[in-house]
Amino acid sequence: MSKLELLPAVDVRDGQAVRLVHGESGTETSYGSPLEAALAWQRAGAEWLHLVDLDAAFGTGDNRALVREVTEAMDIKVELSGGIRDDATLAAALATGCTRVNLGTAALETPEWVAKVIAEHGDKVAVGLDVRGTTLRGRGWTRDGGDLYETLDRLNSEGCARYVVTDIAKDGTLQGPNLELLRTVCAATDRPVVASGGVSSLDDLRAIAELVPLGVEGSIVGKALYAKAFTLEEALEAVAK
Ligand SMILES: O=C(O)c1ccccc1NCC(=O)[C@H](O)[C@H](O)COP(=O)(O)O
Repeated sequence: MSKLELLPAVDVRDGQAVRLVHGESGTETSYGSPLEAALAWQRAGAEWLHLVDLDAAFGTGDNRALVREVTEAMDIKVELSGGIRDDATLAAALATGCTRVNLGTAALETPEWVAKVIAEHGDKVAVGLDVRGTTLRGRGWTRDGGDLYETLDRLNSEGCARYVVTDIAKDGTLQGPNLELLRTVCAATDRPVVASGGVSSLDDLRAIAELVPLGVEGSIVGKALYAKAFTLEEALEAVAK
């Protein structure tokens, strides 16, 4: 059985690394320089970085230059998310040299474009399925965007390579991941799933790792690392097989 990949998160708002609660604008706790945070996760042994431009996601500007600087400074793989919704933003994201991009809103609002991008870029594109209950949310998680399973069926048929699944109710809360949601999504797709939102402890990571045989490939970890619930070294050790 392969090990669970861990993707420490750096979410950027107004030039700062921040954590949000339920992804809501205005709930930011600041953790300083995004580059320093990213370099710290790399030094600690991360193989992936989950890098989010929250301003681009919310439509309050962007941190494009900073995101590019961070991505270029990394020797590790980078998953880039936030506000990638058209040819220009996709080209800018891919030009950073990131390993893959994560599309969210676009998968809900411009499905034809997303189908084209999936066909063109394959494994370099993941789709973020950010849900409250089974309702998808777009535009920085502020607007409803349809049913999770209908959208998943459509994306499966279009050849989407991977899904990043977030239970918004859990995100940034340290309340534990929604394991049932992950199981249900894995049952509805044969593509790898990256879990996101709510990790609070090493036991949470071990519980997500138990889902690897079902199709969970990785887990994003944000708040728990910043709150020092555990170190990244401890997390990597906990999921090493
Ligand atoms: O990813 C996005 O596009 C996004 C948009 C709006 C609000 C939040 C967004 N992402 C947040 C994350 O990806 C978190 O870093 C991740 O879910 C970690 O959650 P946690 O471990 O609970 O801090």
